[in-house]
Amino acid sequence: MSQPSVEIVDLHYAYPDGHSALSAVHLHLHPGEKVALVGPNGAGKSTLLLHLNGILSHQTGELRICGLDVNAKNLGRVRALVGLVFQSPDDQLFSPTVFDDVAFGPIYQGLKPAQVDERVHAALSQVHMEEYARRVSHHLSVGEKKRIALATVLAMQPEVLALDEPSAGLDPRARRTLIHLLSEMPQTMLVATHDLPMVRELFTRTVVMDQGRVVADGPTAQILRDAALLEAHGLEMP
Ligand SMILES: Nc1ncnc2c1ncn2[C@@H]1O[C@H](COP(=O)(O)OP(=O)(O)OP(=O)(O)O)[C@@H](O)[C@H]1O
Repeated sequence: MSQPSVEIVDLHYAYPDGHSALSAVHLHLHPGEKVALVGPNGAGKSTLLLHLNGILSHQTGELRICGLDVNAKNLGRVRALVGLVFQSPDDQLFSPTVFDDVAFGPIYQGLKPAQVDERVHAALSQVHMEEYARRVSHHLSVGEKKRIALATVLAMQPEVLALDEPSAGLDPRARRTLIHLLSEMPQTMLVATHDLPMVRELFTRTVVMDQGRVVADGPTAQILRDAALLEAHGLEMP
């Protein structure tokens, strides 16, 4: 079998105040796999995603992206491999215009201006926002900002997408557009979400977390059918 895109072995993490947020997390994602990460508030989903590109560093355990250890030495290469989209797009957009926000990563990667242009246009077209290039990022609506935030990471051409609640706050049409967009993307994906209908539609595999641990990992259809499991971990289908 090919090398996993994401390989997490016995990962533990406590925040600086001592709060333990991840305990003995094991997770392997194969290339191209789309996996949903669900669980109640405070389960540790965002904390886990923040580890994938080294924003947070695990205290014990192993974490590899495409075979590369996530550590200080490899941080630049890891960040080129993993596109992390934060829960709040305001944490991702900080440039005067949409173009500048999406160009930031490719410029940082050292690409020439013509290549940067190409990357920006390709990423904006992927999220159907080509005509927004000259708009002011912080004037956009939440749904528009979320699509631009996704474009900022797509412009880096990552192997792995780590998305934190991508459908939260979107109107029905924007949510549907997003689901379609994600279904078309070839990248390996780990997506934290409370949107179980989206999970059912988009992901063949679902991981359930609670209190910093993975409590279930299996085919989505099986997990969403398990009423006792859903009830025990504060999950419910609308
Ligand atoms: N900076 C921090 N310092 C201390 N504890 C933190 C910090 N950030 C998060 N936590 C705690 O870590 C635990 C996991 O939080 P995390 O944000 O990863 O959960 P989550 O599953 O993403 O929740 P949600 O569904 O509400 O987004 C929670 O108990 C939270 O209070």
